[in-house]
Amino acid sequence: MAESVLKLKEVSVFQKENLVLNDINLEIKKGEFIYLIGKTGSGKSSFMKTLYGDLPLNHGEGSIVDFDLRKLKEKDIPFLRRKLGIVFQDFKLLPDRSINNNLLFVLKATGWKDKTKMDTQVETVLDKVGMKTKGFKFPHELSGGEQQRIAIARALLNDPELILADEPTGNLDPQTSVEVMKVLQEINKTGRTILMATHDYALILKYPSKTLKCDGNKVFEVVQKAV
Ligand SMILES: Nc1ncnc2c1ncn2[C@@H]1O[C@H](COP(=O)(O)OP(=O)(O)OP(=O)(O)O)[C@@H](O)[C@H]1O
Repeated sequence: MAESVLKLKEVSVFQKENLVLNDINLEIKKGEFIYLIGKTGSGKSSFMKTLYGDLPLNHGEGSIVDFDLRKLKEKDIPFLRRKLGIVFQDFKLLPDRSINNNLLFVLKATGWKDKTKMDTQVETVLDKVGMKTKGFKFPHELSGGEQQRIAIARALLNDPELILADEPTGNLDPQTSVEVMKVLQEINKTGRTILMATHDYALILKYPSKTLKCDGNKVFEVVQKAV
C-alpha cells in the first residue's frame, strides 16, 4: 500500500471566525494526482492555505508529509514548506534578478551551502521543466507559460513530497495551460504527488484524474462522467 502524504480527519477550515469548510475527511497517497475544483469562493484557496500552514488548523486532525497540522508552530512552517512545493496562479518570481538567481535565492534561503551542488540543482530543475537554456533571463523576458514553468522548477528545488498548485494555469491561455499541465503530468509520472486547484474543466477532461470538489462547505470526491 502506498504511504499517505496527507490525512485529514473531521477538519474544519475557517477564515477568521467564518466557517469555510466543514468535516473534511481525506487521504492522499504518494504518487496520486488530484484536482480540487469548486466555484469562486467555495474555499479551494483556504483549503490549500490550511495545508501549507498559512491558516491554522484548530478543528479536527491533519497530518501532511509527517507534520501534524494541529501542532504546527510558527517556527515549523519553513520546514513544512521545504517538504512541499507550492505553485501559485501569479508566479511570484522576484523581478529584480535572473531566473538562475531566483532559484539560487531559494536554495540559499533553505540552507544550501555548496555552490557547485546548488548550480547543479538549478540546472536539474530547469531541465525538468524544459527551460535549461533560459536561466540567464529575467522574469519579464519570459512569457506567462515560461514563468509558470520556472515557478514549477522552483517548487521542485527541495525535492518535495507533495506539490500544492493553486490555479497554476489561471493566468494562462488554453494552449499554454496544456503545456504547463504536461509538465505537471511528467513530474507526477516520476512519482511526485500533486494536488491542483483549478477552474479549468477543459484540462480535467483532457487529463482525467481523481477530483475533489468544494461545495456547500464540504469537500467530496466527484466521479467524472465520460463525455
Ligand atoms: N483573508 C480572508 N479573510 C476573510 N475571509 C476570507 C479571506 N480569504 C477568503 N475569505 C473568504 O473565504 C471564503 C473562501 O474563499 P477562497 O479564497 O478559499 O475560495 P476559492 O474557492 O479559492 O475562490 P477562488 O476560486 O475565487 O480563488 C470566501 O467566502 C471568502 O470571502
